[in-house]
Amino acid sequence: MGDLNHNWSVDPVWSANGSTNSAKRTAAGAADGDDVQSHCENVPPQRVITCDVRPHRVDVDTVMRFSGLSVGPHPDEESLCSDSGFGGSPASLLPRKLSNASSSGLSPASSFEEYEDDRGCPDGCPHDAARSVPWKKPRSKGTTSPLSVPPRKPQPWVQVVGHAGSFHAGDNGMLLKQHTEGERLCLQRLMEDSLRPYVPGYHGVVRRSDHDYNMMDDLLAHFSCPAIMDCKMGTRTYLEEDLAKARERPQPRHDMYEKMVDVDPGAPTDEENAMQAVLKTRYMQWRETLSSTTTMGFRIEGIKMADGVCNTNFKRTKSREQVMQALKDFVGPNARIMNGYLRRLKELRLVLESSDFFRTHEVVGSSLLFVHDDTGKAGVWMIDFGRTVALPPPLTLDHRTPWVEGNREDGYLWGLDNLIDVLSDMLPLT
Ligand SMILES: Nc1ncnc2c1ncn2[C@@H]1O[C@H](COP(=O)(O)OP(=O)(O)OP(=O)(O)O)[C@@H](O)[C@H]1O
Ligand SMILES: O=P(O)(O)O[C@@H]1[C@H](O)[C@H](O)[C@@H](OP(=O)(O)O)[C@H](OP(=O)(O)O)[C@H]1O
Repeated sequence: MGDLNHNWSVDPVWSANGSTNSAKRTAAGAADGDDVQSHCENVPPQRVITCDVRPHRVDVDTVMRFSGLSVGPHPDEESLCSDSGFGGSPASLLPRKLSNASSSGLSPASSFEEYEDDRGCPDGCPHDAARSVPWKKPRSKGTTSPLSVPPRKPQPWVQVVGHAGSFHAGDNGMLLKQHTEGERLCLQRLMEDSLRPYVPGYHGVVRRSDHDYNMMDDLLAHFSCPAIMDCKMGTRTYLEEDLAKARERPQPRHDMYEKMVDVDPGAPTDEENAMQAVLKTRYMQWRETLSSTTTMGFRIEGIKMADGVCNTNFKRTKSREQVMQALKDFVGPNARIMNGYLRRLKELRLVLESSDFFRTHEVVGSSLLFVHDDTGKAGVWMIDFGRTVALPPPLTLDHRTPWVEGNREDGYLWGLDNLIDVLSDMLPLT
């Protein structure tokens, strides 16, 4: 079962069950709904590799018996937000973008459309978020008359941004993310750190269909029709080692060139235009300066509203005013939620400032996941440690000092200071 250590930033404070960078990502892990039973039955017994948090190996039946985890697709497993940003040609985005996930032809995704049509929407909560248009309304779910909807099912898990196909929703509030060893190490260490209440509970590695996954708490599990926002933290979104690799063995990427041109045809240099490719580090730096990453130390990556409307079109959301507007749209007029977020972020900042893990790791590409619902519950957690690496002792970071190559600083806390500042400014507006 999940970690029960989450502290919530709302009144009343309550607890709830509380993440891999895949080497290669495939399509989104949207799953077939009504097929799940038979699919699950077809899943052969699988090995579960646990980390030190649960230092033993068990087979999948054991896991299911004791934790209730289903290692088959979750009936409501979905990945719904799309990159509706300044595009990127569908072809260039195929390996990554959720917008393409449902058309990528992988089996869970391909049955997704059928499932959508069959599924009743619990609580009338629309989960079929827009896939290709900013702030697009979800497709019609048909009537929600109690007489016509099938029995309630658990609400589906929703992936706002990130690599398509990295996740599978599990039962009992669990989420499986494609395993990378770096993220496993971080999550494992975080379970022993003061930051534990601010990250998803981690439950080790689980093997499914020949792939390993890091098993963690689904942070949405205890919300009803949640609104979700992913904010990528820090002033730098690539590792120093990526820079070194790019110098040693440059690997210009056509897909990133295409994504760049889609947003700004004038952005590539003559040389890049000639190659029709850009280096990843160059692309990442360009993304940083286009958005608020460089100027504020964080950027909004995606938002899914409670009504299912989804927006990942924030590549050019840069100025304080633009950021504020997006945050205002996300939080709405509810001061309680805004207060809840602010309180939680301030608590997090205090804990970060004294965390051993944080002091000794370069935290790059990590996000804060904001979740609230109309009951007033609001929570923020750190997610995505796929690009978080331990520093060579005795090096430590303060996460506020500006980055110069070699100092490994990531600007995470500076970004959090700015985020708190912006939200504080907005408080009187709500
Ligand atoms: N523990 C969790 N509970 C609920 N939702 C989660 C959790 N972890 C991730 N998500 C969802 O999945 C999305 C992507 O997560 P994450 O950043 O870990 O993936 P990624 O593929 O590594 O992303 P990136 O492209 O930044 O490397 C988040 O925006 C969020 O919507
Ligand atoms: O948001 P965009 O503009 O689509 O760009 C992606 C984003 O910056 C991701 O963070 C990055 O994954 P990592 O953080 O894991 O490096 C990915 O690299 P990738 O294509 O090499 O996966 C980029 O394509």
